[in-house]
Amino acid sequence: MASRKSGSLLLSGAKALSKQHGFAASAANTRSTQILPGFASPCSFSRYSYSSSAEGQKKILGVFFAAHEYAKNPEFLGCVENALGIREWLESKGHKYVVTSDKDGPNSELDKELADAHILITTPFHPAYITKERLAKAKNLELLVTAGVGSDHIDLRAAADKGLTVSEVTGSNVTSVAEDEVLRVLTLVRNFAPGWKQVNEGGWNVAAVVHHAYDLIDRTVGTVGGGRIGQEVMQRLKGFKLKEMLYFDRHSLSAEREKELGCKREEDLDTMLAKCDVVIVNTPLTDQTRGLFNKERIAKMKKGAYLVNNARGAIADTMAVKEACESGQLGGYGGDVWNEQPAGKDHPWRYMPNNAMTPHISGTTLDAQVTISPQFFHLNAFADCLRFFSSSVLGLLLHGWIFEFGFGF
Ligand SMILES: NC(=O)c1ccc[n+]([C@@H]2O[C@H](COP(=O)([O-])OP(=O)(O)OC[C@H]3O[C@@H](n4cnc5c(N)ncnc54)[C@H](O)[C@@H]3O)[C@@H](O)[C@H]2O)c1
Repeated sequence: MASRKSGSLLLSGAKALSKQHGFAASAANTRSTQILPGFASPCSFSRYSYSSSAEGQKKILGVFFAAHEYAKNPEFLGCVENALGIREWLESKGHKYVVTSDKDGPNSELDKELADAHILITTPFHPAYITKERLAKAKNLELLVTAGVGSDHIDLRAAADKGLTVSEVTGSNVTSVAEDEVLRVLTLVRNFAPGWKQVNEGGWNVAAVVHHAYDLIDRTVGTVGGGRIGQEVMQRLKGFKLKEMLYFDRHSLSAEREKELGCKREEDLDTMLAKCDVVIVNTPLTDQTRGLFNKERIAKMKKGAYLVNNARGAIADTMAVKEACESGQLGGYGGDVWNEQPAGKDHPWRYMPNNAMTPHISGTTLDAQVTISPQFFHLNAFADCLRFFSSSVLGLLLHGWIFEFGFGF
């Protein structure tokens, strides 16, 4: 299928594109979030340069998974073979672009190439764990770009301590993730997976499916995190005529936005959980959210409620989720993110009852691969973004804050 977004949006100018999609820079400490409203013009100071008037060649290292035979599809940008679709552009600017899928172990290509790379591009789908030790060996590193949303695979504190900029393509694949969350909610509530498995295995047993199948209408759904994905999913669930659509977030949405989405904010997480038939997790993985869904918190949920987590696996405690699925405290658990990726063959979430688990796929559809790629931006606008970040954010990052930027080109 032709990509919905690639054609017209790639041809559009940066001004139009950046209204929806911008780069966000992250640093380690999550105690506060500062939203800096639109920077109309990039800062003139330039420490790094990527435009045609480049100050020098940069070495850019990309880490993506290998797609092998599937890479034949030219729309499949997010793999090592197609290198995010930015090779031609980077090389035309005189930069050296090296890509690898080999990221683990002491002698990985990543370790070898990182030693003199200036920019590192990674994705959450094939997470290259950028530790303090790795950063210490990366003598030339200036910028780490996450092609996607969620940079928890990077030691953000260590990056901030080194004065490095970490940026991500905020808002890029949020629609893809929200659509997938609706899919997972329905998969669990309708008990779809066992029926699908039955027919694939030649079976036919209606009772074995419907004894645990419900409708979503008149149920209460809550999202933990009412940011970009949280709002996209609430917008989509509105059509299901829910009893209540709730959200828990540090920030309130405006009254107009709440009305538009048909949602209500809960001040207290546990109070919300006790009301929900379905809970969806849509927060980043931070010190505050790691292990948030542990045994005690899951016990505060309605018995038999469903939990969907496409945010990050480590937000839920692995064994607590497994045991809750086995005991029936959870009606089911679904998601595409795991506390370790790839998940080990013996990971309990692969085999626990009533799971709707997959590999990390929700944010990397072919459509999403266009939006997470810097190619999505007008090329020179991307260059400006990089130059802008490398200059103006750096000092602020040292304070250990998280920044989100809406670019107003
Ligand atoms: N599975 C995938 O393919 C995929 C793709 C994209 C994003 N994600 C994950 O989804 C997360 C959310 O993405 P987004 O674009 O909606 O981000 P976002 O920044 O727009 O929204 C996150 C929301 O969580 C809230 N939040 C953060 N910490 C909180 C806390 N401790 N308590 C309450 N609220 C808190 C923030 O205030 C914000 O509103 C990402 O950080 C990433 O981990 C997964």
